[in-house]
Amino acid sequence: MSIVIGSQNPAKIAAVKDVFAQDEVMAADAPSQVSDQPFSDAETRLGAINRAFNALKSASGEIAIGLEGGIMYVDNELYLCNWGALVTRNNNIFTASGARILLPVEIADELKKGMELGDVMDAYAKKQDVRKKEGAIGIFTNERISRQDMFVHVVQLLRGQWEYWEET
Ligand SMILES: O=P(O)(O)OP(=O)(O)OP(=O)(O)OC[C@H]1O[C@@H](n2cnc3c(O)ncnc32)[C@H](O)[C@@H]1O
Ligand SMILES: [Mg+2]
Repeated sequence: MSIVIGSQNPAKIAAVKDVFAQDEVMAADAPSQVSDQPFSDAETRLGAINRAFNALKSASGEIAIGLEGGIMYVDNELYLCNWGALVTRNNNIFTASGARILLPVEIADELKKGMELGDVMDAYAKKQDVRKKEGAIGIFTNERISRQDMFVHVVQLLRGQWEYWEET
Protein backbone atom coordinates (compact mmCIF):
# COMPACT_ATOMS: atom_id res chain seq x y z
CA MET A 1 0.00 0.00 0.00
CA SER A 2 1.14 3.59 -0.52
CA ILE A 3 0.66 6.34 1.99
CA VAL A 4 1.33 10.02 1.54
CA ILE A 5 2.23 12.27 4.45
CA GLY A 6 1.50 15.96 4.05
CA SER A 7 4.77 17.37 5.39
CA GLN A 8 8.51 17.34 4.80
CA ASN A 9 9.22 17.50 8.53
CA PRO A 10 11.51 14.51 9.30
CA ALA A 11 9.96 13.88 12.73
CA LYS A 12 6.53 13.49 11.12
CA ILE A 13 7.77 11.37 8.21
CA ALA A 14 9.68 9.06 10.58
CA ALA A 15 6.56 8.57 12.71
CA VAL A 16 4.48 7.49 9.70
CA LYS A 17 7.26 5.18 8.46
CA ASP A 18 7.47 3.62 11.91
CA VAL A 19 3.75 2.75 12.00
CA PHE A 20 3.50 1.80 8.29
CA ALA A 21 6.85 -0.01 8.12
CA GLN A 22 5.64 -2.52 5.51
CA ASP A 23 4.25 0.13 3.16
CA GLU A 24 5.50 2.77 0.76
CA VAL A 25 5.52 6.18 2.46
CA MET A 26 5.79 9.33 0.34
CA ALA A 27 6.09 12.90 1.56
CA ALA A 28 4.28 15.78 -0.14
CA ASP A 29 4.11 19.46 0.70
CA ALA A 30 0.55 20.07 1.76
CA PRO A 31 -0.76 23.39 3.05
CA SER A 32 -2.61 23.32 6.35
CA GLN A 33 -4.74 26.36 5.40
CA VAL A 34 -4.75 27.46 9.05
CA SER A 35 -2.38 29.83 10.90
CA ASP A 36 1.32 28.97 10.99
CA GLN A 37 0.78 28.67 14.71
CA PRO A 38 -2.67 27.19 15.40
CA PHE A 39 -4.04 28.38 18.75
CA SER A 40 -6.78 25.86 19.59
CA ASP A 41 -7.71 22.20 19.33
CA ALA A 42 -10.25 23.00 16.60
CA GLU A 43 -7.76 24.94 14.47
CA THR A 44 -4.98 22.38 14.91
CA ARG A 45 -7.32 19.51 14.04
CA LEU A 46 -8.54 21.35 10.94
CA GLY A 47 -4.92 21.92 9.88
CA ALA A 48 -4.28 18.17 10.10
CA ILE A 49 -7.39 17.36 8.04
CA ASN A 50 -6.53 19.97 5.39
CA ARG A 51 -2.98 18.69 5.10
CA ALA A 52 -4.22 15.14 4.64
CA PHE A 53 -6.71 16.11 1.90
CA ASN A 54 -4.16 18.33 0.14
CA ALA A 55 -1.56 15.56 0.30
CA LEU A 56 -3.99 13.06 -1.22
CA LYS A 57 -4.75 15.52 -4.06
CA SER A 58 -1.09 16.11 -4.86
CA ALA A 59 0.19 12.55 -4.81
CA SER A 60 -0.79 9.03 -5.74
CA GLY A 61 -1.19 7.47 -2.30
CA GLU A 62 -4.13 5.29 -1.38
CA ILE A 63 -4.46 7.06 1.96
CA ALA A 64 -3.00 10.30 3.28
CA ILE A 65 -1.98 11.48 6.70
CA GLY A 66 -1.78 15.03 7.99
CA LEU A 67 -0.04 15.86 11.27
CA GLU A 68 -0.28 19.33 12.76
CA GLY A 69 1.25 20.90 15.83
CA GLY A 70 -0.48 23.60 17.81
CA ILE A 71 -1.11 25.10 21.19
CA MET A 72 -4.30 25.46 23.17
CA TYR A 73 -5.56 27.25 26.26
CA VAL A 74 -6.77 25.47 29.36
CA ASP A 75 -8.04 28.35 31.47
CA ASN A 76 -5.20 30.87 31.16
CA GLU A 77 -2.40 28.41 30.53
CA LEU A 78 -1.04 27.22 27.19
CA TYR A 79 -0.55 23.55 26.41
CA LEU A 80 1.12 21.88 23.45
CA CYS A 81 -1.43 20.04 21.36
CA ASN A 82 -1.00 17.93 18.25
CA TRP A 83 -3.55 16.43 15.88
CA GLY A 84 -3.48 13.88 13.13
CA ALA A 85 -5.90 13.00 10.34
CA LEU A 86 -6.03 10.01 8.01
CA VAL A 87 -8.15 10.38 4.88
CA THR A 88 -9.07 7.77 2.32
CA ARG A 89 -9.85 8.01 -1.41
CA ASN A 90 -13.52 7.57 -0.58
CA ASN A 91 -13.34 10.63 1.69
CA ASN A 92 -13.51 8.93 5.06
CA ILE A 93 -11.72 10.91 7.76
CA PHE A 94 -10.21 9.56 10.98
CA THR A 95 -8.74 11.95 13.54
CA ALA A 96 -6.78 11.67 16.78
CA SER A 97 -4.90 13.96 19.12
CA GLY A 98 -1.57 13.51 20.84
CA ALA A 99 -0.19 13.94 24.30
CA ARG A 100 -0.28 17.45 25.73
CA ILE A 101 1.97 19.14 28.22
CA LEU A 102 1.94 22.56 29.81
CA LEU A 103 4.29 25.14 28.32
CA PRO A 104 6.29 27.29 30.74
CA VAL A 105 5.19 30.90 31.16
CA GLU A 106 8.24 32.31 29.34
CA ILE A 107 7.42 30.24 26.26
CA ALA A 108 3.70 31.06 26.48
CA ASP A 109 4.48 34.80 26.69
CA GLU A 110 6.41 34.67 23.39
CA LEU A 111 3.61 32.73 21.70
CA LYS A 112 1.04 35.30 22.86
CA LYS A 113 3.17 37.96 21.13
CA GLY A 114 2.75 36.07 17.85
CA MET A 115 5.97 34.06 17.70
CA GLU A 116 5.92 30.49 16.35
CA LEU A 117 6.71 27.72 18.82
CA GLY A 118 9.44 26.27 16.59
CA ASP A 119 11.35 29.56 16.65
CA VAL A 120 10.76 30.14 20.37
CA MET A 121 12.06 26.66 21.17
CA ASP A 122 15.25 27.11 19.14
CA ALA A 123 16.01 30.35 21.00
CA TYR A 124 15.12 28.81 24.39
CA ALA A 125 17.15 25.61 23.92
CA LYS A 126 19.96 27.35 21.99
CA LYS A 127 19.56 24.70 19.29
CA GLN A 128 18.55 24.59 15.65
CA ASP A 129 15.45 22.94 14.19
CA VAL A 130 14.06 21.59 17.47
CA ARG A 131 10.76 21.14 15.58
CA LYS A 132 12.40 18.62 13.24
CA LYS A 133 14.09 16.73 16.07
CA GLU A 134 13.10 16.17 19.71
CA GLY A 135 10.48 18.96 19.65
CA ALA A 136 9.23 21.05 22.52
CA ILE A 137 7.75 17.89 23.99
CA GLY A 138 11.22 16.28 23.96
CA ILE A 139 12.85 19.23 25.64
CA PHE A 140 10.22 19.58 28.37
CA THR A 141 10.04 15.83 29.09
CA ASN A 142 13.79 15.45 29.46
CA GLU A 143 13.70 13.63 26.10
CA ARG A 144 11.63 10.75 27.40
CA ILE A 145 9.04 11.45 24.70
CA SER A 146 10.30 12.99 21.45
CA ARG A 147 8.15 14.72 18.86
CA GLN A 148 8.49 11.57 16.73
CA ASP A 149 7.39 9.32 19.64
CA MET A 150 4.37 11.54 20.22
CA PHE A 151 3.42 11.42 16.52
CA VAL A 152 3.95 7.63 16.40
CA HIS A 153 1.20 7.33 19.01
CA VAL A 154 -1.09 9.63 17.00
CA VAL A 155 -0.46 7.63 13.80
CA GLN A 156 -1.17 4.36 15.66
CA LEU A 157 -4.48 5.84 16.79
CA LEU A 158 -5.27 6.79 13.18
CA ARG A 159 -4.24 3.45 11.72
CA GLY A 160 -6.14 1.50 14.34
CA GLN A 161 -9.38 3.40 13.75
CA TRP A 162 -9.03 3.07 9.99
CA GLU A 163 -8.47 -0.70 10.34
CA TYR A 164 -11.41 -1.09 12.69
CA TRP A 165 -13.89 0.80 10.52
CA GLU A 166 -12.64 0.10 7.01
CA GLU A 167 -10.51 -3.01 6.78
CA THR A 168 -11.83 -6.59 6.82
O1 LIG B 1 7.02 21.35 8.18
P1 LIG B 1 5.76 21.24 8.94
O2 LIG B 1 5.00 20.00 8.69
O3 LIG B 1 4.90 22.47 8.85
O4 LIG B 1 6.21 21.08 10.46
P2 LIG B 1 6.31 22.13 11.66
O5 LIG B 1 7.48 21.77 12.50
O6 LIG B 1 6.20 23.53 11.17
O7 LIG B 1 5.08 21.75 12.52
P3 LIG B 1 3.57 22.28 12.48
O8 LIG B 1 3.39 23.21 11.32
O9 LIG B 1 2.70 21.09 12.58
O10 LIG B 1 3.46 23.04 13.87
C1 LIG B 1 2.93 24.34 13.99
C2 LIG B 1 3.85 25.22 14.74
O11 LIG B 1 4.11 24.73 16.03
C3 LIG B 1 5.49 24.46 16.19
N1 LIG B 1 5.60 23.23 16.97
C4 LIG B 1 4.62 22.36 17.21
N2 LIG B 1 5.02 21.38 17.99
C5 LIG B 1 6.30 21.62 18.25
C6 LIG B 1 7.27 20.98 19.00
O12 LIG B 1 7.02 19.85 19.65
N3 LIG B 1 8.48 21.52 19.05
C7 LIG B 1 8.76 22.64 18.40
N4 LIG B 1 7.89 23.31 17.67
C8 LIG B 1 6.68 22.80 17.60
C9 LIG B 1 6.02 24.35 14.79
O13 LIG B 1 7.39 24.65 14.67
C10 LIG B 1 5.21 25.41 14.10
O14 LIG B 1 5.68 26.69 14.45
MG1 LIG C 1 4.58 24.30 9.94
